[in-house]
Amino acid sequence: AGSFCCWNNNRVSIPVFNLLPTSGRRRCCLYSSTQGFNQEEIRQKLRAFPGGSVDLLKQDSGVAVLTVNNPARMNAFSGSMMVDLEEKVSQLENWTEGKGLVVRGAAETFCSGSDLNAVRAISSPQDGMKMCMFMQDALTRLLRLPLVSVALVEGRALGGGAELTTACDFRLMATGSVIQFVHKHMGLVPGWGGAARLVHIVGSQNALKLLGGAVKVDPERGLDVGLADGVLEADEDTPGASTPVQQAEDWLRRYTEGPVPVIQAVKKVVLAGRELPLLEALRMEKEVFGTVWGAPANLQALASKSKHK
Ligand SMILES: CCCC(=O)SCCNC(=O)CCNC(=O)[C@H](O)C(C)(C)COP(=O)(O)OP(=O)(O)OC[C@H]1O[C@@H](n2cnc3c(N)ncnc32)[C@H](O)[C@@H]1OP(=O)(O)O
Repeated sequence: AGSFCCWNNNRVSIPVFNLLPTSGRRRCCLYSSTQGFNQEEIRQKLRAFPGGSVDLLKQDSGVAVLTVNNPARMNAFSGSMMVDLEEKVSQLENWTEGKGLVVRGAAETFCSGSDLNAVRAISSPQDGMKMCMFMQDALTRLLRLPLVSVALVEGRALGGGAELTTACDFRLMATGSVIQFVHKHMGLVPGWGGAARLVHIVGSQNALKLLGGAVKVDPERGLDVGLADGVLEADEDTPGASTPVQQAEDWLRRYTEGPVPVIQAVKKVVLAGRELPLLEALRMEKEVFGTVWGAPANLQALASKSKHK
C-alpha cells in the first residue's frame, strides 16, 4: 500500500498516494534526485527571495481558505512564498477533517505570477528548472488533495497566477476579473504544470489559442471555453451582502455538503479517472469503494430508506 509517484527512468509509477485512505497517505514528490530534484536545497535557494506569505485558514466547516498574500506586488510569488505554498499543501495533505478549499489572492486580486525581481535573480536555466520542479510538485499535490477546491479569481490571474487557477478543481471568476497566460509575452511557456492542466480543462485546441495568443480571458469567455465554472456578481450596494470568499464557500457547498469520508472518496475516484490508465483507475475505484461501502454514512442512508425524488 505504500506506493508513491516519482518519475524514475522516464517511467511514471502509479500516483496513488493521495488516493489511499487517509491513514495510509504518504507525501508524494513528483521528481527524484535523479532528475536533479533536491527539495531542501531548492527550498533554501527560494528562501533567499523573501516577501509576502501564503496563509492557510482551516475552518470547522471543513472548508479551508488559502490566501496568496503579497498585495504590494499584486500577489506575485516571491521565493519564500513558493516555500510557504508547499508547506501549506503539506498541512492540507494531513488535514483529515477537510472537505473543501478556496484559493484566493489578498486585496481583491488573484496573483500576478512569479515575482519578476526573483525571476531576474535566478534567470539561469538550471535555477529556473529547479524552481519549475518545485512549483510543479507543489501544484500537482494541491490538485491531488482529497478536497474539492475552487480558485476564487478577483482582479488578475497572470502568468503563474493563471497556472495556479488550473491547480484547483473549479474556477469562479468575479465580475471584471481576467485570467491571462501571459507567458508568451515574457518569452516563456508555462512551467508550473499550467499547460498540461489547461489542456485537460479546456482541450488542446482552446489551450493552444489561450497560450499561443496570450488571450485575456474575462468571465464570459471563461464560461465559453470551460475555464470558468461560475461567475460571481459584485454586490457592493446591498448592506450585509456576502463577501466574495463567502460567495465562493456558498458555491462550493453543493459539493462539500456531507460526511468527510464520502466527499474525500468522490474526489479520489475522480482523480483516479483523470490521472490513471483505465485498469488502474478501476482498481483504485474499487479500493475507494471499499472504504465507503458499509461505512457509517452508507448504513445510515440504508436505514433511513432515503428516496431520490
Ligand atoms: C512560470 C511563471 C511565469 C510568470 O509568472 S512570469 C510573471 C508574469 N507576470 C507579469 O509579468 C506581471 C507583470 N505586472 C503587470 O503586468 C502589472 O504590474 C499588473 C499586474 C497588470 C498590474 O498593473 P497595475 O495595476 O498598473 O499596477 P502596477 O504595475 O503599478 O503594479 C503594482 C506593483 O506591483 C508590482 N508587480 C506587479 N506584478 C509583479 C510581479 N509579477 N513581480 C514583481 N512585482 C510585480 C509592480 O512592479 C508594482 O510595484 P511598484 O509599485 O512599482 O513598486
